[in-house]
Amino acid sequence: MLALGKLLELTLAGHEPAAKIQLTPEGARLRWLAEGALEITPPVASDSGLDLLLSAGIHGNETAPIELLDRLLHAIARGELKPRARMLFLFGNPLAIRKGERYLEQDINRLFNGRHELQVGAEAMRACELEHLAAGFFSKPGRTRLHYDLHTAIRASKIEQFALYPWHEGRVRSKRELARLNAAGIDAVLLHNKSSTTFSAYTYSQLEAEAFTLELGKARAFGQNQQVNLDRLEQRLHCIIEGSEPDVDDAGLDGLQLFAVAREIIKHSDAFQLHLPADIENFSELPVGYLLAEDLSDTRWEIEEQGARIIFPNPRVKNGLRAGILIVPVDASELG
Ligand SMILES: O=C(O)CCC(=O)N[C@@H](CCC(=O)O)C(=O)O
Ligand SMILES: [Zn+2]
Repeated sequence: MLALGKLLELTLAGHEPAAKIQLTPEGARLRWLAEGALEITPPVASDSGLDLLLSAGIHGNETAPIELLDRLLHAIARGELKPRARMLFLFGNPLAIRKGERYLEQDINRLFNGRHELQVGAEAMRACELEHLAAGFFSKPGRTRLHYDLHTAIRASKIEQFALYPWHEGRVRSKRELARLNAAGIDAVLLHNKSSTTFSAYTYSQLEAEAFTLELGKARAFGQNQQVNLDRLEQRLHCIIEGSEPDVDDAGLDGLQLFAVAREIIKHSDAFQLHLPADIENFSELPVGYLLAEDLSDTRWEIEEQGARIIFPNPRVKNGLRAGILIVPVDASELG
């Protein structure tokens, strides 16, 4: 196997490879760009015209997606998977991955879309570097741009595998991309309704990629991801990479559940209290009238929306950050 296929090993060890460029026997070029960053260029004659960015480890303890990218890279470096797409593999937060932590000082997924410029520290610098790597990768005109930022969630979920679709003024949601996700085993998509500071929001709004955060199960340590079944996503990625994907069309949305953000719950102070059981699952329904949270100055978050559900409830985030999202079901007409 080509040594650059061992990007995860290099990243875990903090090693810079001596040889930065290697070729597979079929002529695909692997190029190490920076820590945790590898570009793959297919031979010109077989290039499908797709630029595919796959990132994982933006949160360092979310290891199942890191293992998935590692398997894909090994397959490419062994010549078993023959890329026809240009690709960029990124392991987002190497420092946190090495420690098995979500982040060290700052959550990188709150530092994109330029927010890193207002911060100091290693994670702000890494967010800046990731933006540059993604911008360089998606700079070629006339190509199709797709970014999947792969995550796992802190808690269990009533819907195990779901996607979050960023928002940008004037952009129309792609039904074809939703059908593709459906075919990849994603059961639900949450439509954001404002800009944000996540990696997928950056590539969607600034780099004109189709971009999604994918939540693929519950976060566990390396080697303990047997319960996270990534088979359908992995098969679909093989097809996308090899340019052999069965047709997906707008009609393929059957069974895909859609939700929209109703409200983001922001923690303003140390007095913030979230009134939910510690083991509540993502997508749990909350009845109208339920007192969800309280904060300073008599701030009360009471459920007003019919069919509201909670995702990512987390009272331990830093003040000023999102401590949960209230979502409501919507139908496909909301896609525009
Ligand atoms: O499980 C949790 O509480 C958080 C899971 C997580 O990291 N989710 C992403 C979602 C990003 C998005 O909104 O696209 C995050 O919060 O960064
Ligand atoms: Zn995450």
